[in-house]
Amino acid sequence: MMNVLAPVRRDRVIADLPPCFRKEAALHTRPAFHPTVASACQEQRTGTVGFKISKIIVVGDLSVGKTCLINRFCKDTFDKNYKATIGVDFEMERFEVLGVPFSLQLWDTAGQERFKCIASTYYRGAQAIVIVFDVNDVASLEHTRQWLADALKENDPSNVILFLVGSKKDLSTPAQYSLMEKDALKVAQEMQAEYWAVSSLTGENVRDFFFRVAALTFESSVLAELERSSARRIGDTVRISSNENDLYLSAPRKKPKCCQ
Ligand SMILES: Nc1nc2c(ncn2[C@@H]2O[C@H](COP(=O)(O)OP(=O)(O)OP(=O)(O)O)[C@@H](O)[C@H]2O)c(=O)[nH]1
Ligand SMILES: [Mg+2]
Repeated sequence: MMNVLAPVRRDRVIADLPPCFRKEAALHTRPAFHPTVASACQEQRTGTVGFKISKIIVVGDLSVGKTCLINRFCKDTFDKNYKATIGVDFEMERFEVLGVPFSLQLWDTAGQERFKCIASTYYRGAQAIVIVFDVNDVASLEHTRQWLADALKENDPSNVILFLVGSKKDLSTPAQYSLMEKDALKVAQEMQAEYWAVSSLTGENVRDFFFRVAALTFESSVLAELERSSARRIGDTVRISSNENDLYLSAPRKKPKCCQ
């Protein structure tokens, strides 16, 4: 059982905004947390954010490495034998972001077709969608569009943040990898997703990726909370937006081309 009162592990404390992986496909490229968010945290005006659990769903083809990715981060383990996820599984991770407790519920879903209808009933209410493909398998990249479309059917596209994650980076040569990355960046841009490449075998980028997920989910939760509380105060909706390169947090998401 997770003890919600115990202090957060020291290696789950986020004091600065972790950087993106590729500037060409990032949710935003600001070097620090949104100033409105930073001051709200400093003044302890984050409302219910510190008590909430954010749901993150992880989807993608069978055997691309979704379970291994979550296990590398949450348990620091790696299993080379494939055991299909049946339906869904989840892990909890507690963070502290800018001094505020913040929990992620990571939902590991099944990629196998026959378990898909069970898994999809758990898609609803996600704050972030992580779509995984294998960097050595171009078909799995092509299928990410369908995974996104299915996940968005159960969620409000304007309220969810997206990550496209290439897995098993250890199995590709630098030349193969960079060839594939060109395509992956295009797909990520089209989806308005942030792109990452990881290896659960070596651990490369795994922690950095989840820290980025936690930080960006937190940032958008605080912005949403501030918007709600100011709407309550003045009886109208106030949009908190930034004029910087902030494609995803302020602009309402258009339905991506790939899921029409
Ligand atoms: N070399 C290497 N193998 C990996 C990596 N990640 C996963 N694998 C292997 O790929 C296989 C599938 O991994 P899983 O994590 O079970 O895949 P999954 O996406 O959860 O599959 P489903 O649950 O069926 O949807 C296993 O044999 C893993 O050991 C990685 O980063 N590098
Ligand atoms: Mg699995």
